Amino acid sequence: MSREQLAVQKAREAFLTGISKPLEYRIKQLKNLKRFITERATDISEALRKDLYKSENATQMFEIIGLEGEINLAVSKLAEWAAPRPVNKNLLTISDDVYIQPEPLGVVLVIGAWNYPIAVTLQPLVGAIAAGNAAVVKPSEVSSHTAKVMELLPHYLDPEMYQVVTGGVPETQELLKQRFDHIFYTGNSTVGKLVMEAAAHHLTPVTLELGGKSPCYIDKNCDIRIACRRITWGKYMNCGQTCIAPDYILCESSIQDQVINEIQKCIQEFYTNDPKSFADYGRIINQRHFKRIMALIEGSSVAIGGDGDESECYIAPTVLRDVKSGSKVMQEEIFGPILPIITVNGLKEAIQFINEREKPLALYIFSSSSKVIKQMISETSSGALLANDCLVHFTISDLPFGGVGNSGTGRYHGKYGFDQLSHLRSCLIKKLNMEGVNRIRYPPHTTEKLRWARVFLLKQVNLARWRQMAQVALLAALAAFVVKGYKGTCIRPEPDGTDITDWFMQSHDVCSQSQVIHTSVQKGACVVMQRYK
Ligand SMILES: NC(=O)c1ccc[n+]([C@@H]2O[C@H](COP(=O)([O-])OP(=O)(O)OC[C@H]3O[C@@H](n4cnc5c(N)ncnc54)[C@H](O)[C@@H]3O)[C@@H](O)[C@H]2O)c1
Ligand SMILES: CCCCCCCCCC=O
Repeated sequence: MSREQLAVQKAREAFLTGISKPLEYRIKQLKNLKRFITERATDISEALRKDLYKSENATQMFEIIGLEGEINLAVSKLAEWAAPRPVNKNLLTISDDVYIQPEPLGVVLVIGAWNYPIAVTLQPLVGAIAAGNAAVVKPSEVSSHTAKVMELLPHYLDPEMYQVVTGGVPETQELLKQRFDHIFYTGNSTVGKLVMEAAAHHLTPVTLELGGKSPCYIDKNCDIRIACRRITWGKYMNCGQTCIAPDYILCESSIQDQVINEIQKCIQEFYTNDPKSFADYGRIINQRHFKRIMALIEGSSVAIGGDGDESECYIAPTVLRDVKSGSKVMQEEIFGPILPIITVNGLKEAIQFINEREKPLALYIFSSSSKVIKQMISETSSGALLANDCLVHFTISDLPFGGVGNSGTGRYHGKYGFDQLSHLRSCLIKKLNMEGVNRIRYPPHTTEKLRWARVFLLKQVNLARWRQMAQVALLAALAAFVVKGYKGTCIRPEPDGTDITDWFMQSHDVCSQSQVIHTSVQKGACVVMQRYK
């Protein structure tokens, strides 16, 4: 039996014991994961410095804080996320318990990427643990020092339930032959397709957190200085090796020079005149990627930077001007510190340019006009859209993080991660009495039964609204009691109401000669008070 097979087998056996069903167990594991990042902070920082030349503070800021926040959130919200979720019912099921019960899937394979190797490997694990799954974690071999630190995880987590398998492509391929209950992959789209293919063999569901070219449109009606500060930060952070980094700029030719000047100023301000010697400017992960990125510059005209040093995997912050859509740099995700500018004739052409390409992971627009922003939102599609900033949506746990089309499938962060790695089981618990109600669905299917079926099945019962109406009626009754001159209250439906409340109320006599003195917010419910004659 291979190491990979053994790891999956162990994880499955541990899962089948049911040990992860109690929430206390999951919370303990989540807290242990937090202990791992706290106690191993120095090892993690050191590894990331070696892998990507990340400074200790940058590691904390862009890898650890987010992960810590996700752990804290899962610990505090787990009871709520894992609880049964009642749903609206129809009349046929009015007396039944109808709810969604999240349940663990089983064994989840988490395949991480190298660019934020802690965040993109351990954040999915937070969702897997919270949802009660066992997991096999496969860190990227490309960030080899960080992968080594990940091998320490079983000293913190339950070593049977959570397995770490290190290795490269052969090891990942061997893992992919095994049967999992979910595969959560982060990396490029080409390998994403291989993962999906392997998963299809076992009908295993997948989450694919992929990448692609994230466009950035700068409207001429905007504060270009501010826009360029935010874009410079988003582009050159981690030396451009960020899945949601702005890949290229679209703007009108009339503002191109100003954009270049402002970016130039920001590069100097953020990274000094000598980014190569500056502690907070990163390095390309390896020489293969160094050569790939440098080759992308060929054929385009360099406005800023353009130089590199292979021995150090250093590439200067670079801007390319008047880039043609057919140029080399526009044929693949750059994933490095090269920022091409493509000129377009306004918003309409920018939208067309974006829509002619794969749906991006992120789409950025800088504009002072809410009309322009709204048009970009309504006429394009992407995993996320940010107006007037870059990257920060990654920090909001209440936003689903993920791509669409070529940039990925599925989503995570916060409750989305929990749901993504849970099975949302539909439950309906009926009692064995009230058999008479069921007659309408049993043969023979008469016209009379069909008429009743329309009522019983098509009318939605919104219990929350019924409760709200009862409260309003109670308050009104209280008011009628206190305010002299009124003799009573009743609830009256609006004539155009369409739901069951209206249907129900229409069979009741409404107060005659009444005066409406209060209308509840919800359609179909208005409280009527009658005046003394
Ligand atoms: N959407 C996101 O959250 C996110 C985050 C980070 C990176 N990314 C994307 O990831 C890409 C960069 O990462 P990468 O793909 O270079 O990372 P990578 O080379 O580390 O590959 C990712 C994982 O796939 C495995 N792998 C590689 N080749 C394989 C093969 N032939 N068969 C099976 N497994 C294989 C690796 O072992 C690794 O664990 C970029 O496109 C980036 O945009 C996306
Ligand atoms: C404060 C902004 C944090 C941004 C972190 C970006 C992580 C991206 C992961 C994909 O590469």
